[in-house]
Amino acid sequence: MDALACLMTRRTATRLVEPGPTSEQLAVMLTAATTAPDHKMLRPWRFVVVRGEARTTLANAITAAAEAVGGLAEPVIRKAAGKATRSPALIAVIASRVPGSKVPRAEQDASAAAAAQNICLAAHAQGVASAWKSVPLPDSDEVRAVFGLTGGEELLGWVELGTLSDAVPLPPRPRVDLPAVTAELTTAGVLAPVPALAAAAATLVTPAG
Ligand SMILES: Cc1cc2nc3c(=O)[nH]c(=O)nc-3n(C[C@H](O)[C@H](O)[C@H](O)COP(=O)(O)O)c2cc1C
Repeated sequence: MDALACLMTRRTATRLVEPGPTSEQLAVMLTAATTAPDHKMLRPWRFVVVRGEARTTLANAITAAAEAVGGLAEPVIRKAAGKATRSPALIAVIASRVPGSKVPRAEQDASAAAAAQNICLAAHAQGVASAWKSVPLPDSDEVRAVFGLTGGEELLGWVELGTLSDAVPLPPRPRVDLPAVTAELTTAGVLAPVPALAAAAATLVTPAG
């Protein structure tokens, strides 16, 4: 798959089933993550792979976190914990800010987000389906501890990985109104339409439901 095809055809998986990614495929994803643009090369990110039985360890941490909240109904707790085991594997993406750096926190977090996208794209390039999802109870002591988070670190989500189930079709991706979100600055200082957008948009693959 060439790079543009990879970008244009990546979709977020609806349901992920076995087989999960191999160790070699995971290693490629993690390596690709570290090529994210990174102001002053701070490496303001960390990644934690969770798969196999370790998913139950993660689910137990989420359960403990949800119970500690107090007053949550049992099905709510079970649903939150079940997110840890709904895919064969996942990679947690941690914004690991460098304190005292002149690089603003938003830029450091942007690098971590770019790393997460690289994981999704490197998965897709290898035929692995992915879904970037929020982490349940990300600020709880229990969930922070299971990922080894320290003071200035924060979970930006996790990327679930596996094989796309054909049981749940991908929804069509709503079209983006490209002229509404793009412009080109002219010499006269006017924001004008970007040329050739329609032709580029036609290369977007939007699977019909
Ligand atoms: C930080 C982050 C967290 C997300 N969390 C969730 C989530 O918890 N549940 C969900 O359904 N989609 C979540 N999404 C959105 C999906 O990953 C996906 O981008 C969206 O459904 C659009 O699908 P597409 O990637 O196929 O265009 C999240 C996206 C980001 C960037």
